[in-house]
Amino acid sequence: MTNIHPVGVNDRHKTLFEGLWPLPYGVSYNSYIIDDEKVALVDTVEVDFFSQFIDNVRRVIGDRPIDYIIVNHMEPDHSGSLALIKKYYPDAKIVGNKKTFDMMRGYYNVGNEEDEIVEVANGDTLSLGTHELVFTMIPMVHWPETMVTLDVTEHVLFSGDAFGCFGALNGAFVDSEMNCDVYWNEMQRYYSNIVGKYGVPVQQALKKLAGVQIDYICPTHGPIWHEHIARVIGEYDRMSRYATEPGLVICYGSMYGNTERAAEKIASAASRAGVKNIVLHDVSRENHSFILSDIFKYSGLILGAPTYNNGIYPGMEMLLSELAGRCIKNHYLGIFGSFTWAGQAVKKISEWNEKHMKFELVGTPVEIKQSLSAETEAACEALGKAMAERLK
Ligand SMILES: Cc1cc2nc3c(=O)[nH]c(=O)nc-3n(C[C@H](O)[C@H](O)[C@H](O)COP(=O)(O)O)c2cc1C
Repeated sequence: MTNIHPVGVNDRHKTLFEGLWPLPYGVSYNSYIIDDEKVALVDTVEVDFFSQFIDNVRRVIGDRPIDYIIVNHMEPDHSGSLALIKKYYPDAKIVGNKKTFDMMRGYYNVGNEEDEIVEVANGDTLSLGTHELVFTMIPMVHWPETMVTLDVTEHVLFSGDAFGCFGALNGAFVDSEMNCDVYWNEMQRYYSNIVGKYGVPVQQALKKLAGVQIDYICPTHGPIWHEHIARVIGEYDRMSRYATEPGLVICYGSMYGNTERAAEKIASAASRAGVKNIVLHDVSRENHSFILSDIFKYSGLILGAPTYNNGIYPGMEMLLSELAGRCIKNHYLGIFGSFTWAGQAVKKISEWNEKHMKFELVGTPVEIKQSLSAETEAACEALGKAMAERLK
């Protein structure tokens, strides 16, 4: 990539992205300068990082002005610096689509004047001199206004949040110059939690980009993809098709250990029956982003919860709602639960499945009264074994 320069920033301060998802490796907010006869800035960064951002921009263009600010995505971690950058470069024209500007005016009171915006539609082009840009709308990946910008001169795709991942950048920008191990899991977790609901629009976007020559993908989070483009597109294709691999995730809530003991029995039976990929998650202790990421990956899911105030234990109730909100498909489901005087958890998890998920039910749901008995222990083992058989 000649004359395309990363000017984004790393955020190693934030503990929870969107107030929800932990960032053990940080996150980057990527922005790019295309330095041509006309200078274009592609997306900006979260406003807290503005001083570093403007410094990065000036190191590239010095005293030259920015001609265009291209806004692929309006989420504030990328659009947050718009109002300030416009103060520094008041003559820059903002490039976006119809939906972009409605959000921009509402968030920042920017883009009100007709002569400061360039409204583009699908397939529209913009010339910067040598670099020719084409805009493609990819609505609902993962907001309504999302679009991508393709530099057809250098075959560079500025993809917004698509193909992005958690994980700050540690020196290098391009995948071929770094060890990418950490980013693959973080891509799965980013996708599962943030984009996961929108499998159909992601598939539509991938179809629009099929056959297009792309030598570099410049997303708004994580590395620039060059060496691993095929793998990255493959990962997004797999995840958006809700494709799974054989493996079992057992999620449970437990106050006094009885439901947890049942989860352990189920896991050991599944393991003895040959399942190698088994993950147990305590819904109260673990951040759900890791749980959702594993559920996206593996085809087997067994959920267990205590009955709580005539309903489901809160941590599990939250997980059920998160799963329903992500339209996850292609799973086998097992159910267990516990109670002391009148069981509700198993019934309510079954109702949730019938109403929202329609996963294939495997084995017989197990209801444990107070603590495991010889009978319920055998039922847990049968459930683990039945799931193992189904995963073969
Ligand atoms: C706040 C609270 C509410 C509960 N509500 C119910 C209930 O409505 N019906 C019931 O049968 N058991 C109820 N229980 C009992 C739990 O379901 C029981 O302790 C639990 O299933 C045992 O599993 P655990 O050892 O894994 O926590 C309640 C327990 C607590 C602490």
